[in-house]
Amino acid sequence: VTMSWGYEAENGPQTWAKSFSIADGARQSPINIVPGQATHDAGLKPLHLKYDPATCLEILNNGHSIQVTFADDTDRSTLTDGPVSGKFRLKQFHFHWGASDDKGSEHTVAGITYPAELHLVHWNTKYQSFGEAVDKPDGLAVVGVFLKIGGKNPKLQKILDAFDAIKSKGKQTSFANFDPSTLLPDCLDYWTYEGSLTTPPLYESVTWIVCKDPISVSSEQMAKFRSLLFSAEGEAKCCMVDNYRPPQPLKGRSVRASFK
Ligand SMILES: NCCOCCOCCNC(=O)c1ccc(S(N)(=O)=O)cc1
Ligand SMILES: [Zn+2]
Repeated sequence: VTMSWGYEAENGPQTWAKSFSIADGARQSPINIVPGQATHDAGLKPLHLKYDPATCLEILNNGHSIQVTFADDTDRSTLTDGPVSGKFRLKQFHFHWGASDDKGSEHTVAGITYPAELHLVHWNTKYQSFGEAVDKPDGLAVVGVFLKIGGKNPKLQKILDAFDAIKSKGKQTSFANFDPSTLLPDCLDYWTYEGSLTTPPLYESVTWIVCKDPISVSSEQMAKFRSLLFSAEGEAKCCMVDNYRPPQPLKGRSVRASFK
């Protein structure tokens, strides 16, 4: 039986290059962001994120993360400006997190890890669909937001409250009227660089937009993330934790900062 990729020793990030040779490519993600080596680019525009809660469809456990998916048949939820040209539509958001508060983010900042990282995935409407855009060099734009241990984040609670219905792989449930802009930090200063999907197929199709400021999450809320399962109902239970890829070589890429 062919193995599917995951985050365990036998199918995790260190094994992905066997099936996905681009894993050792020139623009892989995530990376360690070194603020002192980022170039401030005064030409970078502020991010313009416009999200319509009515486009929120459902929340699902896909066996790698939990994902909230959006209707992307219109321009109701979009990303424009920032480092990108054109209009990108929101397709989904998901998270990566650790087994403990000392790890879990994919990007790191001067070697610092966060307990979790939110990814808001958008596709370039110069293409006909997400599926068309997903493997093009300018196909996707992903906004990354770090989660930092602090006070309880009330904006996360609606997502966490849905977890009991999607505990195991393959479960999904309707999820309506959620506004993802409530998950963004007040300040949208960002670093940007050209990278890839951080999970197989690892396509080098992502303009990464990583927010400098984190949002808060409490330790109790992190424990709720860790109660999810990689495994499907009826399979041996396997906690969904450490679903992050470690930083990859920069290979000469430059990282730009939208702020001084
Ligand atoms: N396996 C070949 C067929 O591939 C079809 C397209 O699959 C893409 C599925 N993956 C994604 O959409 C996807 C989207 C975002 C991120 S991430 N973590 O980089 O934000 C990782 C993955
Ligand atoms: Zn991700």
